[in-house]
Amino acid sequence: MSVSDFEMVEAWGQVLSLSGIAAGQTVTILTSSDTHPQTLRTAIVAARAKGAIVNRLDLLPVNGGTSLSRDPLAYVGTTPLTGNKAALAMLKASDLVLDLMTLLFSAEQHEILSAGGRILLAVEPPEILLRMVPTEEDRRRVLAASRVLRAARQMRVTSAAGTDVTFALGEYPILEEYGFCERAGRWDHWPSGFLATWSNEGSAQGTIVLDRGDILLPQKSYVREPVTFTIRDGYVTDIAGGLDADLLRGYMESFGDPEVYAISHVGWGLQKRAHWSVLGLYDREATIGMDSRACAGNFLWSTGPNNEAGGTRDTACHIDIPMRNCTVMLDGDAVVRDGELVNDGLGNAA
Ligand SMILES: O=c1ccc(O)c[nH]1
Repeated sequence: MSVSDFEMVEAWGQVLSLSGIAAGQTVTILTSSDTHPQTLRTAIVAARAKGAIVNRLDLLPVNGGTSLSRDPLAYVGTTPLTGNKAALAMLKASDLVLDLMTLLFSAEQHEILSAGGRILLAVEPPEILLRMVPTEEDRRRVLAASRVLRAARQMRVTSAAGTDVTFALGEYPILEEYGFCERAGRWDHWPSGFLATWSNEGSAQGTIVLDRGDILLPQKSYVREPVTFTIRDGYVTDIAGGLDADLLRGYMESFGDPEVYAISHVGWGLQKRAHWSVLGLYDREATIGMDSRACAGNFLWSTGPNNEAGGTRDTACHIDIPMRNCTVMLDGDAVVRDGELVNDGLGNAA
């Protein structure tokens, strides 16, 4: 069901308050052809109500004739900002960029953040944004879990379906996603409530078995039969299974880039307001699947780029693979056991 402008203005107000937006600051709203009109108009009202200087920067869409999917996260790296000095200058001069278009995994995003900018991505439909409006508790939970991840040197993930994979950790920063940008240099995504880091280059080893009901993004599909990934020295070397495996292999091969098989970020979900069933309740193009990425107790891994983390791999093919019923261990201690959080990320038993 739809939500009212009043509800969305209130939700944006909470996000902007948590982000510390004050009167006189500049909020630039980045839009393109697929920006949701209600998200845009309520963001403008909420930002003006904070006394901010509110700009809108509308950019032409790119990649549409190349990407096989309309999902903005399916084809990453080049964005409407690539080579667009005037637009980049405006965003770098802003105190907060509300990205209603999707800059993720782009060199330009890095440039804006390195210049002290803040970027908040928000492209899910308004009712999903409202259901998972960020809270201070989300931030506390993600930061508590991040302290555990930061100290770890190895992640091992197992499952009854046959997953047994290890990642060495420590080379890359931690991606803490709780839905608002309270300090300079931060990127975040509303809705979220999960954390991730990148596996040390070449370190991922083992087997990942997707079980029935695990999810492939941007395919937006629950796999109907197991898909087995063989992982050697940081790359997927084989994808075996039935139709889901065949279709995924064909999709990845279509990029003609061996880097698409590299392991990207790995982490787990902490958001208790996210639900696994939501993907099956939406048309494929109506959501980018953040419920499955953020769902408390998932194991989320991915393939493709690492430029988001400061690496050099900027392959355009990014596959996010959230899984249920896994056990995620950090240096031998479980943070997720059989798909359930071991604690709520705040040090209490979940
Ligand atoms: O919020 C996000 C969304 C996609 C992704 O790969 C990482 N974080």
